[in-house]
Amino acid sequence: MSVRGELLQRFLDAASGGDHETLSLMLSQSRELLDERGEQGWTALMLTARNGHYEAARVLLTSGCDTRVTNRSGQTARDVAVFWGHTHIARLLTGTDTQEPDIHFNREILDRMSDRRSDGEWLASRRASPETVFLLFHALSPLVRSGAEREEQIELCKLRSTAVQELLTGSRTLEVFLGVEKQDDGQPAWFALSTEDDPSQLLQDKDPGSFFLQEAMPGLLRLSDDDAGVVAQARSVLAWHSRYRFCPTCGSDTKVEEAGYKRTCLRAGCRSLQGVHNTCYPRVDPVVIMLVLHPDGKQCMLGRKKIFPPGMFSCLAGFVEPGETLEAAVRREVQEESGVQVGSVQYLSSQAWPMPSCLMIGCHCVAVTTDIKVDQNEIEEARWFTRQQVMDALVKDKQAVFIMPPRQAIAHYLLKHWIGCNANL
Ligand SMILES: NC(=O)c1ccc[n+]([C@@H]2O[C@H](COP(=O)([O-])OP(=O)(O)OC[C@H]3O[C@@H](n4cnc5c(N)ncnc54)[C@H](O)[C@@H]3O)[C@@H](O)[C@H]2O)c1
Ligand SMILES: [Mg+2]
Ligand SMILES: [Mg+2]
Ligand SMILES: [Mg+2]
Ligand SMILES: [Zn+2]
Repeated sequence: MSVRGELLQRFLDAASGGDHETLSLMLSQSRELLDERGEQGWTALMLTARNGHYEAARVLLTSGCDTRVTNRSGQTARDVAVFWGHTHIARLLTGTDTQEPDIHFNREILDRMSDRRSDGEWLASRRASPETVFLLFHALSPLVRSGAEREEQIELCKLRSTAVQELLTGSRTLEVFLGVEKQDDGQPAWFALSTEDDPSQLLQDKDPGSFFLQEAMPGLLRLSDDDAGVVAQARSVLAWHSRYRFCPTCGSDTKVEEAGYKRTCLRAGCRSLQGVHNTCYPRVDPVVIMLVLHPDGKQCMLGRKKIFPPGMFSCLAGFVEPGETLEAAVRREVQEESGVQVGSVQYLSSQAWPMPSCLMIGCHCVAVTTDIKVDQNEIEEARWFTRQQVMDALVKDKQAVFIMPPRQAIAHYLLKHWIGCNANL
């Protein structure tokens, strides 16, 4: 074995054994060991996760190791920690105290403070504060600029009150209070402002280099996880305003209340003014999205819509209908789209999907029949894929027979979770 190979082996052994002092010492001399893989394709972090060594994992993390690296089975160190039941390490690797996966659009950096929505005085003081952040939207698109860290990334333009003065007083601006920052002691408030005015005029001096994002998909997938979470909230509420301008009960004009979270009918005597009416509040559409597992446990079914990029297959999905449980919606949609009958259904995780305002409810379910007959109106093709084929697609192997949905979609997580559930470690 080469000297370098021996050094790496000593480093990986220290990780396996939880020897955090040796890890620190070796890193201070050769930092490049940090994300290196051994012969089995595992990094030091994965080994600490496998064996539950918290302190050793923390040393690697604080040294800046990359938590996204995957082994040959497409598993990150966090997946390994979850599989072996080391939840304290899984939490450390997620960087949060919650156990939910950190999926795009789901991160909440703001405390929504719904109790302040009707406190006009407090809102006015926040609006005037120099710390307050304003996000600008036009036709549901946020004002963004190219990201500082990576070229494909974009970031939200966070404007200050001086930059939006004329918009704040303008009658063509809609304002939504989003919340206050959780992490910052000063708790700066954030507002979304939607303007109907021509963006080219607005952009001239606001923020050089900024632009309104052209297309929500795939544009919004280029935001950082922090920004994406804020946009999920703001865009869904603004989309509701743009679609529900008039009272759904009687068609009269409405006024905006509760800092952008309510629209109240202006016609005295309207039925919507008595009792609680859900038409007055922002709407959310529940959608079930499911990975259908073969009865043999070794394959899963994926389908493709005509609009998907060539080669991409993803989980089946569909809107929950009125008067239906999630389990019934999963069984009905799978039956409609693929002709396959489903038995047990297990809920896993959800994702906000602000196009315009869906809540994706992610499930695994087990098929009881296997013959596929697709609904050609919605699905072009559906197939059973083996675990190995999913792993190849996940690590973008040359032999991969299909392309995974993007990592920002919950479909990607549902597939990854299935791979993580197997004992092939
Ligand atoms: N995040 C992800 O990974 C992911 C993956 C797949 C789909 N999605 C989202 O889920 C949504 C629903 O999936 P689908 O299109 O397969 O659903 P679907 O299978 O129920 O079929 C869509 C059709 O259902 C009808 N429909 C019923 N209720 C509706 C409602 N409330 N709003 C709009 N149309 C309704 C419409 O005719 C529509 O064309 C998609 O629009 C997409 O935005 C997200
Ligand atoms: Mg569907
Ligand atoms: Mg359908
Ligand atoms: Mg449907
Ligand atoms: Zn009305």
